[in-house]
Amino acid sequence: MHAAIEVDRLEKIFPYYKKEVGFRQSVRNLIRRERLLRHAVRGISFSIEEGEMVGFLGPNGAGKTTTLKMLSGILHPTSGTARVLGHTPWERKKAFKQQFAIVMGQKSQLWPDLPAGESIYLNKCIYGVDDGDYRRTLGELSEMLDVQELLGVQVRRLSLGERMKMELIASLIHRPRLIYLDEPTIGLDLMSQRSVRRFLGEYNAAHRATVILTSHYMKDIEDLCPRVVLIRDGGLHYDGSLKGVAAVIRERKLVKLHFDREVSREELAAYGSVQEHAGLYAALEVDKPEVRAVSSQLLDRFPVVDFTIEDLSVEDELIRMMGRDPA
Ligand SMILES: Nc1ncnc2c1ncn2[C@@H]1O[C@H](COP(=O)(O)OP(=O)(O)OP(=O)(O)O)[C@@H](O)[C@H]1O
Repeated sequence: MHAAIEVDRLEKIFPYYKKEVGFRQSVRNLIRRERLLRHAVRGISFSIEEGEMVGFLGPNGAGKTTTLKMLSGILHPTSGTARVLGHTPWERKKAFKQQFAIVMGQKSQLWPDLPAGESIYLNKCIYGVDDGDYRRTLGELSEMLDVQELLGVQVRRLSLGERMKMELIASLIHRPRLIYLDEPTIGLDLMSQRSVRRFLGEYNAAHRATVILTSHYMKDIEDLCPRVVLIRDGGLHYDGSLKGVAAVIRERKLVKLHFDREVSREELAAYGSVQEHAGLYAALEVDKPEVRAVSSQLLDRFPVVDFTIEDLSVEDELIRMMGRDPA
């Protein structure tokens, strides 16, 4: 297998200027501005094999977009190297640009007043796809997504799910070997989410395209990505199999407790990692082998009125690793 992406100590520092509030400070800023540096990506290294589907996750501001912008050649890194499909992305060679696609759930590349078929045809021309390949690819993709009848309908008349399907066809018409999917199911109803997911899985299996997927919907990641890369504070926080995350969490349980008088977070912290705390309610994460002993101590020591032990879900764990609240 060949590496589609090889990233070595990639780093991006953005210079920016401190903004003061208030009139006097603003005037002072005009004369002397304080220059600050934002370390958006802190020397990350990873490699992705051709044909892999990788979930690229992290909390807001973690550095995902900055990394993907460097890997698509939109941004120059401050230091470090990246080889993407044999190219250095920020050299922006035509041969490189021909081989990848970016699909953004939040931004459309389709002309709203034209039928989607026209925007797809425009991409055919931009990428110089020959007529035979174009017809074959359009036929295959529109059949897989079940939108053959809709190619002639003005984009603004399509539902959100149908629009996303057209977006995918437009992005894949030149058969890219690498696809960055940024929130491809955002805002879609459950049926459309499911059909987009099914399509992505089938497409990857049929064409062995390398896919990097970011999504806030953990179902997308669970269904499609055997491997996840978690970015946090500009650094690599976890790189491994989704199964690995699952194995780690199978080792832990969530003990939920209701009390009839308030119990402090500090008192509970001695028994496990406090995930939630609200006076009369608390949830503690406890290592599996200790659950029995810890539970009996908790029941002895505190005025517990209700008590449950639950498995931690992969979704909860991913969200926790990303520094967000499972709620
Ligand atoms: N041009 C810029 N100048 C200064 N700081 C920037 C610039 N672009 C991004 N940043 C900062 O770099 C950090 C990483 O941003 P980035 O957009 O890569 O995060 P992200 O993981 O994609 O977040 P999100 O999930 O919100 O899209 C943030 O703190 C952001 O404010």
